[in-house]
Amino acid sequence: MAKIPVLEIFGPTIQGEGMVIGQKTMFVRTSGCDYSCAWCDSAFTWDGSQKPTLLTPKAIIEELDRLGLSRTGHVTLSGGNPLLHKALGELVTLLKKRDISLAVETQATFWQDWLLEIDDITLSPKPPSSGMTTDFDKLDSFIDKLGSANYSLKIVIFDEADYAFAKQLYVRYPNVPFYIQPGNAETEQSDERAASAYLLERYEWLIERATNCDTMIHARVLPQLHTLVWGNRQGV
Ligand SMILES: C[S@@+](CC[C@H](N)C(=O)[O-])C[C@H]1O[C@@H](n2cnc3c(N)ncnc32)[C@H](O)[C@@H]1O
Ligand SMILES: Nc1nc2[nH]cc(C(=O)O)c2c(=O)[nH]1
Ligand code: SF4
Ligand SMILES: [Mg+2]
Repeated sequence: MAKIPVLEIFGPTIQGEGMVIGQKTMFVRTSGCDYSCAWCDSAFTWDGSQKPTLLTPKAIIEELDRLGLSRTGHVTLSGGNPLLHKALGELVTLLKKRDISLAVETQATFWQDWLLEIDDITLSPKPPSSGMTTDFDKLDSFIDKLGSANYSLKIVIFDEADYAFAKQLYVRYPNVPFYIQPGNAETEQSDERAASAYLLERYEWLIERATNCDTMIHARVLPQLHTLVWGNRQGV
């Protein structure tokens, strides 16, 4: 079995963002990213500060079982960019055989065929504040390939330029469920209460902005729920 560079495996917790927010889930976070967003809250997956462990899909499942997979029945694959890893396909197949449902978080820059086995796919193209540039042609073909899969768009918003980027996507993909979430510019804040007070303020700002918007009519405005509860803690 091919090995996968894994940065962390954790849970049971709740999915804190997007289309299945509140769902009980386990997380498998792979290492490595083709992006380097200025504000990445998981930069430890790609900046060399934490070292991955190479694990077979079987070893990943053993760890998920030990932590309490049976209490969630759901696994979220995140990173880094989990789509960099072809070998995750074997993990997906094994988990599906056990009737475990799966979600993926990705910026939608790389394709793997195993994506079509995933139950909930979150695509998160990056706004200008990230310093990354979205290739819209590439994104179009990525979305084309998803066909009838269950996917949504989730855009992080820090400022007006990001808001304009989100509107552009909303208009380009009118039939895709659309989520916006406030950006966290204070990922180094270690005081959990201070972090959640700040994040609530950012959430209120985004609600205010979105409710005064006549373009993104059906967009859903969500916070990162886990950060409201646990601040910037890793592994939750
Ligand atoms: C750490 S990323 C990993 C998956 C993938 N690389 C991606 O960006 O979609 C998971 C989610 O966290 C979001 N995110 C990362 N840093 C954030 C921040 N500082 N504030 C709000 N959301 C953030 C990303 O946009 C993405 O939706
Ligand atoms: N609870 C929880 N929900 C999340 N949703 C997306 C996350 C991610 O980092 O991909 C994440 C995370 O790290 N924790
Ligand atoms: S794409 Fe995702 S993991 Fe990669 S740097 Fe950006 S937010 Fe972080
Ligand atoms: Mg996260």
